Amino acid sequence: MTGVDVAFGGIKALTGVSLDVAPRQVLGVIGPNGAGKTTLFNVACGFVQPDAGTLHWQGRELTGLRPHQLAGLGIGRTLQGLGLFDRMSVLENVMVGADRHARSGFLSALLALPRSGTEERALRERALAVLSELGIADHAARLPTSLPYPVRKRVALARALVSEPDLLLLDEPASGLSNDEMDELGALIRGLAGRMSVMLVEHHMDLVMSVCDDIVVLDFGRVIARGGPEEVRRDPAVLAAYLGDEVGHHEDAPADGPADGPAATAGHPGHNDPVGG
Ligand SMILES: Nc1ncnc2c1ncn2[C@@H]1O[C@H](COP(=O)(O)OP(=O)(O)OP(=O)(O)O)[C@@H](O)[C@H]1O
Repeated sequence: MTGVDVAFGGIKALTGVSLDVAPRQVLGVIGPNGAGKTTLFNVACGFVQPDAGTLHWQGRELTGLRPHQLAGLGIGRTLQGLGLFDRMSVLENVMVGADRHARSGFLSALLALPRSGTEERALRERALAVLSELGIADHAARLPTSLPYPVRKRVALARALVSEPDLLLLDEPASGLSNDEMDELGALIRGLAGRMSVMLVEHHMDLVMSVCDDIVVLDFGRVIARGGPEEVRRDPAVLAAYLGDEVGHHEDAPADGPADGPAATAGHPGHNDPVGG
C-alpha cells in the first residue's frame, strides 16, 4: 500500500501509510492502542476504503477492493471475531474457506453452484490435511461452539489456509492465548513463511519480535519506524510511543479521560503490554 490516508470524521486513523510485504516474508504491524493497526488491516482486506493512496497486489492495482474479492486474489485472512459458522462442523467451516466459489468469484458463490463428488472429496481431504497440520484434526466433526477459544482460533486459521493463499493477513491472532499457546502460534506462523507472505497485525511484542522478518511501527496513524526486530526494539521513537501507551493505560487513569490520543482510544483488554511484553 502506498500513501494510504483514512479519516473517520475528524479523526485521522491513517496518514500517508506505505508498506509492502515481500514474497514469503512475515511482516509485523505493531503500534500502541489506537495507532491505526485495525484500520490498516481493514484497508488491506477491503473493509475500509482509503480516502487517498493505492493498493497493489502482484503487480496489479486494486481499485475499490472488497472483502469478497480477497480469496479470488489468493489472499487469506483471519479476523479477531473468528467468524466461524456455529451450526457447521469444524471440517465444514474449513471447507467453506476452500470453496471453489471463493476462487471463481462472487457470482458463482451467489448461485451456490454445486461441487462434483470428486471435487468434494478432494476438498475434504485438503481441509483435513490443514486441520492435521494445525494439530486439530481430532476436532473435525465437532461444532466450533463446543471447543475452547484457542482451538477455535486454529479453526479460523485453517479456514484461511485451506485455499493455499499467497498472502495471509492475520489480525491480532495472539489475543486471548496463553504464553504457551502464543509460542505454538509463533512456530506455526514461522512454518508458513516458506510458503506464503504473512502480514501480522499484532499487539503482543514478544510474538512479533520472534516471528517477523520485518516490522512496521504505527503511531497516531503514521509509520514511525520500519526494520528488523532488533532495529525496531532499539528505536527511540518506538520506545517513546509505547511508553506513552503504558502511561496512558495506568490503572489510575480516569475511564472517561480525553479521547484525543492513542492512549485514550483503546478499551481493549490485554492490549496494554509495553515493549518487551
Ligand atoms: N469506525 C470508526 N469510527 C471512528 N473512529 C474510528 C473508527 N475506527 C477506528 N477509529 C479511530 O481511528 C484511530 C485508529 O484506530 P484503530 O482501531 O485502527 O487502532 P489500533 O491500532 O487497531 O488500536 P487497538 O490496538 O486499540 O485496537 C483511533 O483513534 C480510533 O478511535
